[in-house]
Amino acid sequence: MTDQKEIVLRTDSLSKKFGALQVTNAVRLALPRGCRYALIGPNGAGKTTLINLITGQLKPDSGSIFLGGDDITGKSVSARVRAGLTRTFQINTLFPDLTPLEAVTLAVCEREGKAGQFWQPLSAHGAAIDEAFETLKSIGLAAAATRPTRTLPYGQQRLLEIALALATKPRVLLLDEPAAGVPKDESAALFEVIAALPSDISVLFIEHDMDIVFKFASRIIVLVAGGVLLEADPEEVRTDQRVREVYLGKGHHV
Ligand SMILES: Nc1ncnc2c1ncn2[C@@H]1O[C@H](COP(=O)(O)OP(=O)(O)OP(=O)(O)O)[C@@H](O)[C@H]1O
Repeated sequence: MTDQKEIVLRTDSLSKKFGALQVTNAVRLALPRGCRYALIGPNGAGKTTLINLITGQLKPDSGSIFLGGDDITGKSVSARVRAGLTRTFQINTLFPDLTPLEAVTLAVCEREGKAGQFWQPLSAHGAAIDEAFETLKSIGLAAAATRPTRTLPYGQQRLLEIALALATKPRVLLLDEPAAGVPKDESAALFEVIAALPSDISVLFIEHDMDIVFKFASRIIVLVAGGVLLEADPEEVRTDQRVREVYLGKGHHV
């Protein structure tokens, strides 16, 4: 059904080489508003590279990226974030001594161009603090809001990464293995949170655990050797012979 919706992010013939290695090969994808898409593929298929091209961390050799109707191919990472395209921050960029409430408040202030005014009395940041708390609450982190981040269980630290990304008010959220390092029995809970994010946010996530992918993705993009092998509904991906061959003998179960 989501496919009837407005396309928020689109790439057209996106290509990238590292030396002689074609890591992204004419990738064309379209994310509808509110989607929950998974990007899967064997190790080295080019999944992270594709995310890095979309966010602007890497420059494509050719092709284009559109956010809404705007061509953002030449835009900086920060300009893309301001336009509503963001990814989760890696764990080592969290501030271990800040509380989630302080960190998300800072992110809200940053979005509003007020991060340099933190010397002002707390009362001057009331709206930012309220928004930060509401964001934490919405993803189940209210009880952890005032504890130092370094004392939080790993699963909650990964949720904080999502809260920090939400503070940028994304239209598109790219999640590169959001449950990496989280015990298997906790990763489903983390994906429940991702599934329940506001319905106008489009989500593309990379995930290796096929049980999680089939449970939470509305549609799956299969990347092989830098190119899209198949984009389809979970059931079609599960039964596709080519996908089975790609994963066969690699320890994955599709
Ligand atoms: N900066 C780089 N310079 C040269 N080669 C690179 C660079 N980054 C990635 N590669 C190579 O590009 C290919 C794709 O890497 P990428 O990390 O995008 O794959 P992936 O699908 O995300 O893999 P994984 O599932 O293992 O994380 C790999 O062969 C990798 O070794």
